[in-house]
Amino acid sequence: MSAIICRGVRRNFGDVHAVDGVDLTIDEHQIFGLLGPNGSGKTTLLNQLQGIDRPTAGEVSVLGLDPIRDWSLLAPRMGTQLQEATLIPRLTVREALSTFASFYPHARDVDEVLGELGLTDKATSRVEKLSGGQRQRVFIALALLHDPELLFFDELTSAVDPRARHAIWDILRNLARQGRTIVLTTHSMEEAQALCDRIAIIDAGRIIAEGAPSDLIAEHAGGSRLLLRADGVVDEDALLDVDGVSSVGHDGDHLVVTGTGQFAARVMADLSAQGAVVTDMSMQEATFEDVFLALTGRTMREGE
Ligand SMILES: Nc1ncnc2c1ncn2[C@@H]1O[C@H](COP(=O)(O)OP(=O)(O)OP(=O)(O)O)[C@@H](O)[C@H]1O
Repeated sequence: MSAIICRGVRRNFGDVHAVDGVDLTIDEHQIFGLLGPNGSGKTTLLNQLQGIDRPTAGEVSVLGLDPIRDWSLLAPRMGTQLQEATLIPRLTVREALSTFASFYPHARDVDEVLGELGLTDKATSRVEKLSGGQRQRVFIALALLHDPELLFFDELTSAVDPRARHAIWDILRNLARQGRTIVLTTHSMEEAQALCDRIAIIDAGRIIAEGAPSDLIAEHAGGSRLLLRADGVVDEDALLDVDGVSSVGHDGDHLVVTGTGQFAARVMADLSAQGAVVTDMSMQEATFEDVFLALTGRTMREGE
């Protein structure tokens, strides 16, 4: 069943089309990622789904309800990531959770939630003393206190180190296995690829691709990527016509060509025919980075 349906959702801020006509269906019991560069509209769209902000146009249905009109019915069923400022630094972790638990008529047992998040040994630590990863786990714990079926997280792991990030991924996978639906924003390709069941790639307020990560890679990025540097003028449009090539773009000072089969040898031959001298080359398996490159002609880091 669908947890979320968006039809023609738009959100304008003056002349800025932050969300520019989004149609989207998110099924239950999965981890769904909104992936896109800074400023692409992820947070604005997430705010429409949570009933925090009203769309300029279009319709949003969450668990069959309207997130603004039916907010009082939806709030007990949705878990939202609180802002950093809502945590009082001098409270202990258990005190912070108990405080928020007291707002709910049927809150879960705080120690049970602490255990689920691997925070039992931090229960008496002050929030201000926690590491970035532990703090994010407290935010997940706070969102779980009323046992919601749908969870929203905005850039949950962007400021934590890789180990803590992997621990958080395990927690989110576990929450999805319990039958919860998780919608998150990220600008990490790695996170999208490793964690999400399905992804919508957002660019300039529009969804430019949607699907399972492996399907998106197969569909848009082919099998491999060829990275190279070349002296001389390269006719990139001509490379796009080479048999097996799916995209041509740039990553820093490298030219990146993705494709399938024996495309690399043919690209090298084409470059040679163009008179370009290849000074450096390597081959890699295609990643999500290549999906974005294939769809937009640029890397997600460009312009950030
Ligand atoms: N309240 C607002 N008033 C005016 N413009 C806004 C407002 N909120 C967002 N925007 C603009 O809308 C666009 C999308 O912003 P949004 O924060 O949704 O992007 P994002 O993909 O979440 O970016 P980031 O990854 O940096 O958080 C940006 O151009 C932003 O400047």
